[in-house]
Amino acid sequence: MASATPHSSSIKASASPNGASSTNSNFSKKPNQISFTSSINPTPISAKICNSNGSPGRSSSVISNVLKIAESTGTAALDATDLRAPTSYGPRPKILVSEKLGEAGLQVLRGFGEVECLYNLSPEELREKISSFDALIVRSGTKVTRQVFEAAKGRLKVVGRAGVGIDNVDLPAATEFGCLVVNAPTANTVAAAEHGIALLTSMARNVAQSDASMKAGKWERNKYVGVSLVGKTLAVMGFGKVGSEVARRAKGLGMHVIAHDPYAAADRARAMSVDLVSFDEAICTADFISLHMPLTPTTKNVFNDHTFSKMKKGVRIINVARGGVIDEDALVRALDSGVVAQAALDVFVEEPPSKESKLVQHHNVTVTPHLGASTKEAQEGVAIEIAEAVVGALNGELSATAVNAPMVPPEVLSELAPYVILAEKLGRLAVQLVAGGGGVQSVKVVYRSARDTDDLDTRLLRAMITKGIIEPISSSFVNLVNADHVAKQKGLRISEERVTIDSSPESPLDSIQINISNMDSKFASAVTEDGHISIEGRVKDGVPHLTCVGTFDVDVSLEGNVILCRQVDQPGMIGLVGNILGQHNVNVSFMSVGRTAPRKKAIMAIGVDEAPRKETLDDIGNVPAIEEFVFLDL
Ligand SMILES: NC(=O)c1ccc[n+]([C@@H]2O[C@H](COP(=O)([O-])OP(=O)(O)OC[C@H]3O[C@@H](n4cnc5c(N)ncnc54)[C@H](O)[C@@H]3O)[C@@H](O)[C@H]2O)c1
Ligand SMILES: O=C(O)[C@H](O)COP(=O)(O)O
Repeated sequence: MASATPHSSSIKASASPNGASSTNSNFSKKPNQISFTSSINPTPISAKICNSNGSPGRSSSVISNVLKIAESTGTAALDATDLRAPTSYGPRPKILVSEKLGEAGLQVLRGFGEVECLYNLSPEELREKISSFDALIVRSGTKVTRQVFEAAKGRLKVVGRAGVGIDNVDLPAATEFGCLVVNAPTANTVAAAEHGIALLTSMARNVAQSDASMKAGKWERNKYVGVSLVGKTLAVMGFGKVGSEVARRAKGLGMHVIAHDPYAAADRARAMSVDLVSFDEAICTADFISLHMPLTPTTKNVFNDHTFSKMKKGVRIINVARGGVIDEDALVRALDSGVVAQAALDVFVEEPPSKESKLVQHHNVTVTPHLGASTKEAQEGVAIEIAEAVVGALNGELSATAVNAPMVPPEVLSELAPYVILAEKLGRLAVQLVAGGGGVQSVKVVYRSARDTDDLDTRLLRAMITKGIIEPISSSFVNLVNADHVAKQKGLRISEERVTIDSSPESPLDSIQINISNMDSKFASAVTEDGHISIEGRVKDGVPHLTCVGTFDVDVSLEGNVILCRQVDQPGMIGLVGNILGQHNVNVSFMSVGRTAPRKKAIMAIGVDEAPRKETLDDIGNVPAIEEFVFLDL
């Protein structure tokens, strides 16, 4: 078969907007358009797609996972499950709850899947069991390590953290394994803030120590003289949800409140009459310091010998955030030297801390066993919040509390849904046009849109293009969580370009074009003059279409598989190829011809429901006017 040189121009063969002509099986010829009435409904119904051996291939699950077909209306809705996790579970996914969770949340989970509550699992036991579960729900006591994700063998799709802090979950590992992590960020805020205030006030008045003293039969009124709060300066370190609630309550106690938070908005603080100050100013001027930042590599041990030495002598410290933000040995030294007069701690580097912990045993320290979130109300709220997030994630919804994936508002998702499907299909088609399939390193995606750049979130689209490019040629599973990671691992660089067009911004996108550089194509006509394998697609009436191959305009709806043929443009070609497919019982859904000029080169794009057998493709290849052809498996 001769290989044609790339064409530099395309001459529109029809009056359709992109110049492609659609064809129809009754071969009726309309002015400017040959139409081909397909035997299947043009709206996607059930995309049963087979591999070349005729068995349902991975592509069938891709389609069914991404598309939920509303047969009654003929509309396609996005099931984002495929964006994040394989849907390998049966009708009842299995959910492991490894720490105490409120009953209301358990009920939500039981309504959806099989729930096993196995509290107090050792790390080994968790690793042994995890591969039987689709979801894991934890609080702060379960360490979800890389080994846990490895042991899950790809089954674990979502980890739900029933609370705020996700420092007990190895996020990079979760992302690499394509496992979504969601948390319940709001339901325990008030509980934590109330506990912070409880520790602040009880520390100031020696409540815990004097209680213990009385229970030991003593009456030590002079020993337990406290300090007043009114007029004292409280530094809130971390002015987020809990920090700002603590600030609000402390103001009610008559305290002067300042805060340090490098990321907090000054106007939010100002609205509460709280001054946002530098770290040093906060710790140097405060009488009380309350910690409310997350534990991150930056905040680890941020309270240490050096920072304690800068504090006002006699400062009092409250920690309901995370133990690791304080160097505990340094705090003991600061307490012994009197720089820190008292500390009230709910959280510890190691939980539970050792019985011999000098910090826990220190007479100027009040401790509680990580009780910040432990109110009935907070636990019910957290349980419902996390149960709904986990069920949503297993159902394929994009979560509003995703920690390691973009949070996409539902309205954006529903608007982008058909483009997300188009993006994946274009990725799948493009990579199949590469000679040899693999080795793609550089892909440029061009989005044409009438929308402002910041009014179009392309992360979903990029993830699905990545999925489309990588999955047909590797065993990797790609979803929204791990798309960028897998691309990087495979050495695939995807650059994106936005072209703003003068059109109605009502639809988010006009077209998506995928260009693969520096690769030979098995279909030479897909290569543009500047040497890229290039295809373009659009969404028409909610259905993804392939609209350009190389420099040829075509128009084929991407509902089944596609055959691309380049031929000398001459009468009878559509009938000839249509007949071959018909004789071999291959159902044609769509045909379109794009050509450079009448009786010159033309590309025929044929949508077929079934994957043609080798003999069918051989027969097509034997048609003398056909110069090259390729079968593309969607
Ligand atoms: N003890 C408990 O039971 C309990 C309960 C709830 C929350 N927490 C912990 O409290 C902390 C805060 O929770 P939240 O819900 O308010 O979270 P949040 O994300 O709403 O607030 C955290 C704030 O810390 C700020 N921050 C980040 N780095 C900082 C830094 N280096 N210095 C100062 N501020 C910094 C962030 O900008 C953010 O505003 C978390 O560590 C959480 O795990 C503990
Ligand atoms: O980060 C949190 O939400 C709190 O520390 C609560 O942790 P817990 O769920 O283990 O009580």
